[in-house]
Amino acid sequence: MSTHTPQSRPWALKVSGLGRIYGDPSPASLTGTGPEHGTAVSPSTGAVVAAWDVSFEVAPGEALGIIGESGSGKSTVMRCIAGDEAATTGGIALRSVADGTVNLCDLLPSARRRLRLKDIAAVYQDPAAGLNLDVTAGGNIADPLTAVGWRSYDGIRQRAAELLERVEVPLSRMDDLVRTFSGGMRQRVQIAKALANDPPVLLLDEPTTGLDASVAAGVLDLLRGLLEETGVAAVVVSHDFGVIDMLTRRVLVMKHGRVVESGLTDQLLEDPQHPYSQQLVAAARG
Ligand SMILES: Nc1ncnc2c1ncn2[C@@H]1O[C@H](COP(=O)(O)OP(=O)(O)OP(=O)(O)O)[C@@H](O)[C@H]1O
Repeated sequence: MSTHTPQSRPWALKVSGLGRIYGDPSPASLTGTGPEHGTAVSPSTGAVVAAWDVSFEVAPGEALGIIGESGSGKSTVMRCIAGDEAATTGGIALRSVADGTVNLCDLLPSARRRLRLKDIAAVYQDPAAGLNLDVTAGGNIADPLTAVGWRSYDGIRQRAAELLERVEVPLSRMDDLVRTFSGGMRQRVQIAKALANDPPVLLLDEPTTGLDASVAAGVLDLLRGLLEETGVAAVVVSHDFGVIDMLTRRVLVMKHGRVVESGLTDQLLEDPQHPYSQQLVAAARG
């Protein structure tokens, strides 16, 4: 039996001092920004300090939440980790890449894109960002498989069927265009595609925002089960404490591009320290 707790287990994803500035990246842009100034926009340069000095580690089998209201910078952090955009500064390392010794920010865009096949997968709020709606569910899932070298038609079909079963999409829909699917079903296919190559790191950006409450509850249930059973290291970005509470063990609270508080999710929900966290928790309690 392993004696490792999630906390003592080596990280699968490590983010250190991550920053992303839109506009002039010089230090002058930082002055006058952040929660204490009530803005992420530099008064002198007009640059947006979307995220600054963000650091965290996520262990295999652990889920970390990032919460904040619209514009707080949480999606920027996620996009930088995913490689969808370049960080201005900081380090991002995956244990699966050279045992964590490479800063992904130093890789060429082509090398960065390759990591999205096996090492790091993302599920977006908008299914169209992660799926081709004019391709069948099976075809969408086949994409990442063929990209890493799967060649057998039967093998790919079998793997796609296995994944669809796992996300509870009826196999009878495997050959239907994703465009014909409901919102909840599209999200399930997006999750199946993300898991196709068993990535060690999974990023979930507002995975249930925009879905009807009952549909969202079903997708959240599915995600919770998958996070528990796959051992993936997950980062969950959401503005909704309900989602963060359901899926994550630890959480970072972001405001105006900075982390204002972090801790165990249940403790932070029970006893938020920063006034902004208190406000978010009060809003979640309705
Ligand atoms: N391409 C861009 N150019 C300029 N500013 C940007 C760009 N993308 C994001 N921003 C700004 O960066 C800040 C953080 O945006 P981000 O999308 O990370 O926020 P968020 O917390 O994820 O909000 P939301 O939930 O609305 O996506 C915002 O002020 C946003 O306007």
